[in-house]
Amino acid sequence: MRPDLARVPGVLGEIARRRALEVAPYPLPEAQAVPSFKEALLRPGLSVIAEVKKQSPSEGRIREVDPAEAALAYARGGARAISVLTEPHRFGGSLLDLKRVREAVDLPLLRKDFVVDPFMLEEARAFGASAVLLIVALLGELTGAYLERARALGLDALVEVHTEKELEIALEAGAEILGVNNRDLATLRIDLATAPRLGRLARDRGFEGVLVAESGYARKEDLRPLAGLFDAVLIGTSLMKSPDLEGALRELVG
Ligand SMILES: O=C(O)c1ccccc1NCC(=O)[C@H](O)[C@H](O)COP(=O)(O)O
Repeated sequence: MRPDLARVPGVLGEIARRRALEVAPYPLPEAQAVPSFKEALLRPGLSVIAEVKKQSPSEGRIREVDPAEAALAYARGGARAISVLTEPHRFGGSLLDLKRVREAVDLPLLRKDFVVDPFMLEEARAFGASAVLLIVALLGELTGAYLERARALGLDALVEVHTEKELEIALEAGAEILGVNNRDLATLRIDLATAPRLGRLARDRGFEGVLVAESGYARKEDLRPLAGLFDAVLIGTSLMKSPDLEGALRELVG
C-alpha cells in the first residue's frame, strides 16, 4: 500500500521518494499510552501546535536546538500540542528527537514527516506520537486507507490539504482533523489566504471536525482571519527563530 510518488512534483516529490527508499521494517519498542491530540486541539480558543524545526527546504538552517528543551519551553508558553519533525535530510529531525520530546513533556505529539509507507505509522506510535501527518498531495486516493490504518493503531491523523481538489479527497476519506497548509509544498510559496479560503469551503461542505491552519504565521495579526473558523494553528519557523521560545509563543497567542 504505497502511493505512486512519481507523480508528485517539486521538493515534496524529492523528499518523499527518498523517504520511501529508506523504509525498512524492524522490531519496534512496545507503544505506551499517549494523550489525545484531537481533544487537546478542541479546548476553547485557538490552540497552538508548536513545532520543533531545526531546518527546512525554504529556510535552510533555522536553529540548533535540543528538542526536549524546546518542547519544555513550548509547554511553559502554552502550547496545546507539539509537532516534531522526524525527516533527517531536509529538516534535520529524527525519531530520537520524537522520543526525547515524549520523555520531556506530557503534551500530545505530532510526528511530522512524509508518510509514504504504513510502517511509518507504527514507528510513530512506538516512539510516542499521538498523531501523524497525512499529506493528501502524497497519498492521493490512498489517504482513506492510511487514515484507517492510523486509527487502528490508536493514532489521530492530521490530514493536510493545499488545494480544493485535495480538500475533496480529504473529506471523502473521512478526515476528522483537517490541516490547511498555506505553503504550496511543490513551490514552497506561502499564501496566508489559503487557510481561511479552504477552511470556509470545508465548513460549507459540512466538515464538523477539527480545523488546523498551517505554515507562515509570524505575527499576532496573522492569526486574526482564523478566529471563529479554525480550532488550531501550527507554527514552526517564526517561533524557532526567536531566542526566547516560551516568550515568543506567549506573545503570539496571549
Ligand atoms: O517548511 C518547509 O520549507 C517545507 C518544505 C517542504 C515541505 C514541507 C515543509 N514544511 C512543513 C510544514 O508544513 C511546516 O513545517 C509547518 O506547517 C510549520 O510551518 P512554519 O511555521 O512556516 O515553519
